[in-house]
Amino acid sequence: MTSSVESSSAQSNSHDDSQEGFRTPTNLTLMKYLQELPDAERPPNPLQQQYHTGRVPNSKAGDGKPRLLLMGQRRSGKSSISGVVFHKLPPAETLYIETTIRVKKESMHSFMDFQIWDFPGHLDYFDPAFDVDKIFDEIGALIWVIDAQDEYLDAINRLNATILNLQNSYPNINIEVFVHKVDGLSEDYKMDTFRDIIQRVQDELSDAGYENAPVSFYQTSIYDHSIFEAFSKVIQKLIPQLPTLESLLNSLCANCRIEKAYLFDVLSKIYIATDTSPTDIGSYEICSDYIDVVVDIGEIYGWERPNENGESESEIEETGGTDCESLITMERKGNNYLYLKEINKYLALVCLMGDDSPAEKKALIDYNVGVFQKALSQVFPFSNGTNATTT
Ligand SMILES: Nc1nc2c(ncn2[C@@H]2O[C@H](COP(=O)(O)OP(=O)(O)OP(=O)(O)O)[C@@H](O)[C@H]2O)c(=O)[nH]1
Repeated sequence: MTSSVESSSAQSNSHDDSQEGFRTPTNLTLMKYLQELPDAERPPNPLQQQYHTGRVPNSKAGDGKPRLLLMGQRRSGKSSISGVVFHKLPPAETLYIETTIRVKKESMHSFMDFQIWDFPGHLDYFDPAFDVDKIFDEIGALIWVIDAQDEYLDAINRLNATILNLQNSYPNINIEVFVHKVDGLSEDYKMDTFRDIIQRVQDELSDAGYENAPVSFYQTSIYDHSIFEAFSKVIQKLIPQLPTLESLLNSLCANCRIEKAYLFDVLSKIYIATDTSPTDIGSYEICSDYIDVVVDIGEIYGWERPNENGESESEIEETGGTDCESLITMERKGNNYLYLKEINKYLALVCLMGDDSPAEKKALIDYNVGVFQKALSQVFPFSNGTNATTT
């Protein structure tokens, strides 16, 4: 924005120069440079947006839809995770999920399009009958689910075999290990199991000559928010603009004295970015529960939103703003406040305000959130689907 303003004023100056006859070679070069400046900002062949791990992309097909593969032993909880996170399945109902027999592929259309592939536990992916390239091409992350309540040595062996098999052809795949079902374990046993699994995986991989494998570990359960937190971190690695989003949130927090700000995908309650101050699961839980409240109220009192380009003029007049907005101020224990604003049909900004009531400085917050929203639309290409649905 700024540079185009500068360049247009520079162009008018150069016009004045030519009228006054100061067409020296230096002036001509400068004029040419300034005239070409606006084009220089837009590459002639804009690259198709690619979501990848931030390292070398594995993409060959290049359809820009990263894949999340859910793998692991039978009954480790893969289908339950997918159901709870992406289909709002109540955790208790996962007891009735039947064993997966075929690979289940689902496309998620949200702030970014991606696919979830749920693999049956018994499948040997490296059997010659399977086209390995088809499975691991375009992969965003491989999520390996280990049942922490069960005997896990076999699971670790299979995980390591998979990592070693993939090492040559796909060395940049992010391997995310969910040490799952930790809800049933005591605090001590949970930590011991977690450490033991990390140690075994790392030792076996380095014994096999693979040092510094890109493996991350998370403790998860579908019965609390840990599965959403873990998924948030997995998804964040697929967003190349993450550092920009974080610094935008940082400056929003600094300008409005916000304690913690999350940018949520409303549908899945995955947060796609937060400011860089320390995160604790407690504040994530509050914000995510708050989204549930707003979504429920929105279902009763909501209205048809104007689209992203601000079209549908009558809607705008009716609601008095160009953005679809849902703004609630709520007091929680300890005199802290929460602020939520819908950024678009997929994303919502949720802020923990500390002790300052946002009602007293609403104008300041609204202004800064408006700036944030504009900056976000420039750095983050939102998908234009009509509905945030899963298929
Ligand atoms: N306690 C506890 N149980 C869970 C959790 N997640 C899943 N389960 C249970 O684990 C069982 C197996 O879950 P599934 O989702 O069917 O497992 P799967 O990995 O898809 O199994 P396959 O389809 O056979 O590969 C179900 O009874 C779930 O209720 C969890 O976080 N904690």
